[in-house]
Amino acid sequence: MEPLLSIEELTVTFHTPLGKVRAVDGASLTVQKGQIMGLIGETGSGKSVLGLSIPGLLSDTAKITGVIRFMGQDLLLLQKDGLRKLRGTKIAFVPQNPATSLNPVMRIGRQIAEAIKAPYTRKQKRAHAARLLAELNMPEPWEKLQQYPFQLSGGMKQRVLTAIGAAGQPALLIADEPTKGLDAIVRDQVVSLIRQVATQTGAGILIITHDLYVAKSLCDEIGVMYAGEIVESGPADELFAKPKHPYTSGLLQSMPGKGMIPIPGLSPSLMEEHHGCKFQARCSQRLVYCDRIAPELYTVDDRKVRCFLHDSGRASEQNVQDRLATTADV
Ligand SMILES: Nc1ncnc2c1ncn2[C@@H]1O[C@H](COP(=O)(O)OP(=O)(O)OP(=O)(O)O)[C@@H](O)[C@H]1O
Ligand code: NI
Repeated sequence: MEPLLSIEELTVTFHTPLGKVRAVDGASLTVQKGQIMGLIGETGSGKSVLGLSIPGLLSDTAKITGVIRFMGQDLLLLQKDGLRKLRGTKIAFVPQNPATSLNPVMRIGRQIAEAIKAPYTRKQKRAHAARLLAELNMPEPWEKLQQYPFQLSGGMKQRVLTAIGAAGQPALLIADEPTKGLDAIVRDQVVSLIRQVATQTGAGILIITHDLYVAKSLCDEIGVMYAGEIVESGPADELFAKPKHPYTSGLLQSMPGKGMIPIPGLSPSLMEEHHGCKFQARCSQRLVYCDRIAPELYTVDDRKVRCFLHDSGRASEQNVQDRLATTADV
């Protein structure tokens, strides 16, 4: 069956006064109907840019190449109004910043009701909006419908955004940090609403999160981003139990339950050309040629890993010599 969303070799480059910034670099991923995919990775790794590229929400300074195929359509070939139509119907994007994403002069109830496409009466839409807020653990949901964004806390606004995303029953829901700034109880409510959206409506869901607990408890599949690349992907339970890429291992060790040990060093510049693996400078398992040759994405069982440690042919000495020889003049 064709996936709901399939992204192939996506590259996003921003042209800035200081030079080109390659925020996403050859990323590929798929999301099936009813599946929840999580994107994790350090700050600046390109998660939001990847998410924003799908519904066409990047600024005009972004140059995008690759393929974004959604329900049989190549989104990069669609014109602006075609994308706008999709955003109002089949794709919902829950943005990262609740403070600037809600309309400050429109009541909460109306903002949620406008996203509901079912042929409900006004009264039914309000009831549905209140129910969504109640499911997100919002205190006094009916009263909240009457209020304006400035009357709500940051965490409440975050939940309103999630409610707006779920209200339209989209085929694809993309949520950027939907649990940011929420306490554990509210976070679990948001997680359970998102799961409900996937199981009840069959929507495919892409969640961008820093919260590895959310990624682990909510997602079916995980993509790990590093410096614009997806360095590892696969089923969430397997990836969390046995990370394959050294970067994934490092990232998981920074989880609160695992000692919170940060990975030493910094991410590489997105403005420079890279010949080798982008993680090699920070990698404790670096091989002699990792700074010169970029690893491909190797398939190991149902996982994909961009690391020579998972290249079945790497052990041969001849292979190493061949690799070094072909890059001698780089
Ligand atoms: N409009 C833009 N112009 C230039 N560079 C940009 C633009 N938008 C994003 N970037 C750069 O692209 C890179 C990736 O940013 P992105 O916001 O996708 O990271 P992220 O993984 O979502 O990080 P965080 O977890 O902090 O949200 C960053 O280096 C950022 O500075
Ligand atoms: Ni982001």
